[in-house]
Amino acid sequence: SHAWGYAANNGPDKWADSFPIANGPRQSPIDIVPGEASYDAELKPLVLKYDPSTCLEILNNGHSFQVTFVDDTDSSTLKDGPISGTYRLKQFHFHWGASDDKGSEHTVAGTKYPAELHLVHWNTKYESFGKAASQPDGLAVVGVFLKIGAKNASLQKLIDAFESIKTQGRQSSFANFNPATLLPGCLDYWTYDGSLTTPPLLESVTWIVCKEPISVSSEQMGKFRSLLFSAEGEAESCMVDNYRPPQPLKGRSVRASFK
Ligand SMILES: CCN[C@H]1CN(CCOC)S(=O)(=O)c2sc(S(N)(=O)=O)cc21
Ligand SMILES: [Zn+2]
Repeated sequence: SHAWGYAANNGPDKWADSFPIANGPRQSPIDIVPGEASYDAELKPLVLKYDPSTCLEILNNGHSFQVTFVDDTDSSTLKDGPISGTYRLKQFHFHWGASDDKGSEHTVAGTKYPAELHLVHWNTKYESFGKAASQPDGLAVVGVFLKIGAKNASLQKLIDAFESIKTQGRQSSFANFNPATLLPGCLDYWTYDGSLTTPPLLESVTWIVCKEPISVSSEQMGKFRSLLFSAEGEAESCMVDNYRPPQPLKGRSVRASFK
């Protein structure tokens, strides 16, 4: 069977063929309806502590581009918020559209943003990322929307590395990048129990979606779209529309950390 992707023949509507959990009870992303989210005064502020020296490399995995981190110590962690314990940063990546009117995975009252950042963390109560990824409380992903506006100097550092990872499978060393520079000023968030938004679609993610977007210029979005899904030597296929649409809520509640 051909590998999964975002095209008509292997995209989100076909994933259930190989990954039946695609129709499970806690799938992601979802449409977040602010008026239906319930404010929970017991939710704590997010505590994100990132160490730029744990930044390892930037790579094109054929689905997105990803920056991976050394995760053998508690140097870069997420604590508090809706979670208990310590979760370590493993990687961050993005999802985006072919045009500025779509691209995010979560939507807000039906509004699509041009892109969405995912910072992936794993629960250190499990011995490894791989073990954690299959546990209901194994992962915590912080989602940040990108909105068209001023050029973003922090995103530009990622974009400047794109020519070395244009095609699937390419990676290059990428040091001393501080992911905290990608966070919005206000860390108000919505949270709900969900899943990976790509195969294997594991239902192991506590989603933490920031209300405030960060800025990206339209020109910078154009550079995201210059990456390729395809490998060197293959027919070129632009890396765009690598987002899964919102999935049924199936009775889940979405909590807000803010009034
Ligand atoms: C392209 C493959 N993407 C996945 C790869 N990993 C899963 C590894 O399964 C054991 S992962 O845990 O790094 C994540 S997080 C994530 S999302 N969009 O929900 O934040 C997708 C993936
Ligand atoms: Zn993602």
